[in-house]
Amino acid sequence: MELSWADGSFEGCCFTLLEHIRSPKDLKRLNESQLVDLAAEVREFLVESVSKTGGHFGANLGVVELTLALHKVFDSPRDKIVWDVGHQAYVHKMLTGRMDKFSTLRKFKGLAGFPKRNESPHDAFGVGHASTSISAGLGMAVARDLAGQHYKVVSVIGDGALTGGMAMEALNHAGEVGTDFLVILNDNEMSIAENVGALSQYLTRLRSDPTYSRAKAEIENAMRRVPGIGRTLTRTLERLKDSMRHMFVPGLLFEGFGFKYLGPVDGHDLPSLLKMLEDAKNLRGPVLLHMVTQKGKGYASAEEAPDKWHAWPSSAKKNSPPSYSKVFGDTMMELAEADPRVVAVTPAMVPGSGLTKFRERFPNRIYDVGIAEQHAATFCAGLAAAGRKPVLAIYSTFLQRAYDQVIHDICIQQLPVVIAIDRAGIVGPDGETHQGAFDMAYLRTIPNLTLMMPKDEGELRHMMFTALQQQGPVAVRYPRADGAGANVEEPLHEIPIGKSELLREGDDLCIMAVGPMVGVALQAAERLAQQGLSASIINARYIKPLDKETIIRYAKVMPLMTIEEGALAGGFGSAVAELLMDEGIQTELARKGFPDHFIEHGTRAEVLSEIGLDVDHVVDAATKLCGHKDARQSPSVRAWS
Ligand SMILES: Cc1ncc(C[n+]2csc(CCOP(=O)(O)OP(=O)(O)O)c2C)c(N)n1
Ligand SMILES: CC(=O)[C@@H](O)[C@H](O)COP(=O)(O)O
Ligand SMILES: [Mg+2]
Repeated sequence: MELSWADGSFEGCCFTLLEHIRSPKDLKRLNESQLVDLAAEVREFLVESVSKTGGHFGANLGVVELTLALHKVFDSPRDKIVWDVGHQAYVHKMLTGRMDKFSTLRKFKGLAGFPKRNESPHDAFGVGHASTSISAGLGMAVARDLAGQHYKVVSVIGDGALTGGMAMEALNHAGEVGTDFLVILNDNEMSIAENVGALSQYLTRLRSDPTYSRAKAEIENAMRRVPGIGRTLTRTLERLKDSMRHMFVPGLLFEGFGFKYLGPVDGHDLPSLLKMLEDAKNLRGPVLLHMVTQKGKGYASAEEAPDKWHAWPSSAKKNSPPSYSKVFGDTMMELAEADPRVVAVTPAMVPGSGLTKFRERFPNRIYDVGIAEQHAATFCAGLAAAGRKPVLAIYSTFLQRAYDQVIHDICIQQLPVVIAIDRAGIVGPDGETHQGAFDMAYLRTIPNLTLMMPKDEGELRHMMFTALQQQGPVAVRYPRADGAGANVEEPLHEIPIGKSELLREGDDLCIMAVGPMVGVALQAAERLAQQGLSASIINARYIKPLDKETIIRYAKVMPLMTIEEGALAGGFGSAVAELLMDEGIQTELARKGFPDHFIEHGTRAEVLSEIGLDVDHVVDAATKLCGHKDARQSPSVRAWS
């Protein structure tokens, strides 16, 4: 029987073992050699499937053997398997009864790209952000002990995710708690790009010098056998050993955290993995199994260039970043040419942030700090305090990790840090854990911070220039999207702080739009004009400070609508509503933005439509708003999401 999707079959693929795997129980019936064969079928399925749907790729190929071994040795969902980041959990999903849904991977209303508790009992913990697995796993292990239960808990964390401070906090706590808990470190020397930092170098030494401890034992034994002086020599060796110990003894760092260190083991050698996991399963206390794998294993292009195959390259753009990110990167180079104080800082997202060319051009003025957003923010504060002009390039969703650092280290001290917030708004297939939903709400409340969003890539250039002219902290947010483009020849100029931009005159209503919603508003205005309604369209530009004078002027004479790609609660529309209330201005206000629920995956267009941020919904809301004016209804503030 050929394995096939609802909407098509896999031409010529033969999954004689895989097609019979509907749950881990089916896997447990297979012997070692069948599991090795199954690994080949899983890899073939991944290539066939992800090449069609897109999604994360290299990391999944790297954990095929591990995932098979985990579901062979442990008993999910009774035993808990917790994935870090979760981009490498496709094999786990395949083995836990979701293979026939893979044609819907990361599609609207389809299979999520990350583990989700409400998708399967085998998904012990939802994830998408890095460095959470050890904390979550430890929590489950402690809960188990408190309940007098005895299931196993396994957290799988990559070497990239291990650079996240949260992971260190959890290791520290686990070592103190001392409960039975297995952490598997999947070390492939890669984050999205090559892994960075001293920890990565330490792991490299562990990988390359596992024999140190055996050599030390042999030397000691040989020394002891030397008549007369052997004992003195051994004592000397002991002293020498302790001074060297901190360099080479495998796993000393982890043993320092109270973990038994096992490894490094070959993460693609299924038989030895099975044995190692069986051993580890029966050890008491915290255990760390250091596994060495190859990101992209089994697919030549991905093995050769694992950074380019972190996700399946989208055919249209062949790995180039979205247009706003590209323009950001190009503008950064322009700004760095003009001002030697400008430096770029990114938490492990060089390619995604559009900084690859910047790194080639200015290798000494860019810092990839690893998956360490909190450190990145305060590192920027330190750079600014000492006279540099740091630009923190960070995704909206990951900036959430550094909220206190933005307040405590950057804004209270009014340090001139530019926070370039990429992926602000709907990101699409990455779904709930990655939507850039909250930054306007959580940044708007911080004193001393300026917050702006361009209507297109051209305005982004000028906003970056404007931001770097300021003496205090400025955040510029922009979407994972291709906008109207940029005239890169236009000389950079400052945009007056707190000033919006009138794009279209009309006297029936005023739509104040933020970022790409300006384009939606302009299209809606064309449609409204055909209905005899004339709308003023304003490019808000600034979420903070508000253009109070303009808002008040329009609110006094016509109904207002605000549109933003961000949470309604606390966003730009809320700021406008607060202003009108504070000024005692009675008018109709309709606010459009993200509703009060997490927004699942799909394409940007599908999701924006689903939440009412497309032209049709804006036209409907505007018509309703104007209708209210004719009906002489009492002025009020309404929110239509
Ligand atoms: C807090 C946070 N920052 C950044 C990211 C983006 N990100 C996703 S995967 C990844 C690299 C993860 O490396 P590793 O844990 O070694 O997994 P591998 O892909 O090598 O298997 C990064 C930086 C994220 N998911 N979460
Ligand atoms: C898993 C993860 O967090 C990253 O791989 C993220 O999916 C990258 O997002 P972009 O594709 O928007 O760069
Ligand atoms: Mg890695």
